Amino acid sequence: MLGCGAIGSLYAAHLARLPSVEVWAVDPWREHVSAIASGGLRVTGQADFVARVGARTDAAALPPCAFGIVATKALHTLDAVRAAYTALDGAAVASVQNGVGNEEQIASVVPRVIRGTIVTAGAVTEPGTVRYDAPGDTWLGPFEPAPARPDEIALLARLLTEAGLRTHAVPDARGPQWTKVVFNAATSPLAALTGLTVGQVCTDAELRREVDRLIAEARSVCDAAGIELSRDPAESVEEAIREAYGHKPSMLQDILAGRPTEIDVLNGGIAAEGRRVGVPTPAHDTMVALIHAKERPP
Ligand SMILES: NC(=O)C1=CN([C@@H]2O[C@H](COP(=O)(O)OP(=O)(O)OC[C@H]3O[C@@H](n4cnc5c(N)ncnc54)[C@H](OP(=O)(O)O)[C@@H]3O)[C@@H](O)[C@H]2O)C=CC1
Ligand SMILES: CC(C)(CO)C(=O)C(=O)O
Repeated sequence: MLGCGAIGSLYAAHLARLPSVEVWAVDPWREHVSAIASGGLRVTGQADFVARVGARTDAAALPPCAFGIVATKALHTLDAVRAAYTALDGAAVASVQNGVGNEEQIASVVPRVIRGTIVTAGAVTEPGTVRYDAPGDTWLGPFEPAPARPDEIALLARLLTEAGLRTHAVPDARGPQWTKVVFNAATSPLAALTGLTVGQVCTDAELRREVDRLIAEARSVCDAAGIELSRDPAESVEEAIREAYGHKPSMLQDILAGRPTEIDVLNGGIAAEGRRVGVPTPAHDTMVALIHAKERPP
């Protein structure tokens, strides 16, 4: 597991419960890694258990692995995979990150890549502990230019499902990925700007108009680009209200922690695709500008 923050911790802890799977995680946060090494990785919230995970701050200390799962923020994808190259030499490597472009970066280092999308939500609450905010499906499929083998994708999907994280192996994972990108781009910046949870953003009448405007604009881009969404993003909004009302989106977690956000691979990714196909994206451009301003220290 490359990156053992909210999502890396949730996926590492679940997988480590399987007797047939040995899980190693790498993360630069020393206190978190020490807490995992000494007391295990604790999951609270939607589940309650402690898992044994091998944790390291140095990727060079990882043993050779059959799979890699990248769960850093997009900004750190390339560094994380490069540093773990020796361990991942023979591995199929999956991204479970938000946004576009992570798989391309992974494929610049390793030959077999899995395009992954997750709806699971969580947050690290203290070193060694992750709060599981909302369950959600995971989709895994080949990254077309440098695909992992179908049997590898099926095995990882089966292991995650057995571990309690329902996962679908699909022949084409672009639809689920873009559906999630549209949903994130329509909700996460509004949460990051207002400090509201995803459920609060989606149920506030004025903000919901902005959510709908961002979805409509993104859909125009997808239509022009020939990107087929796997479902109506409005359904994702309803699901988030039901399943993840109190969750602070990872973009809000970044703003609260003073970290850069993934705005450039979410709204910025939609805007870039819009430019490519000649569809203007003023609402997404505004979100990019506002979040960049918010990222800058006052
Ligand atoms: N949180 C959530 O509920 C959800 C998140 N996602 C997506 O999942 C991905 C991970 O998000 P999340 O878990 O929230 O992020 P976090 O910030 O909680 O965790 C990312 C971790 O990666 C670490 N890291 C940074 N650089 C490296 C590196 N070179 N090697 C290894 N680890 C590194 C970070 O350390 P440091 O902080 O020191 O940089 C941090 O601990 C993102 O793409 C996000 O959008 C998707 C669905 C839901
Ligand atoms: C869980 C979810 C969908 C919430 O917006 C997310 O992707 C995030 O936190 O970044």
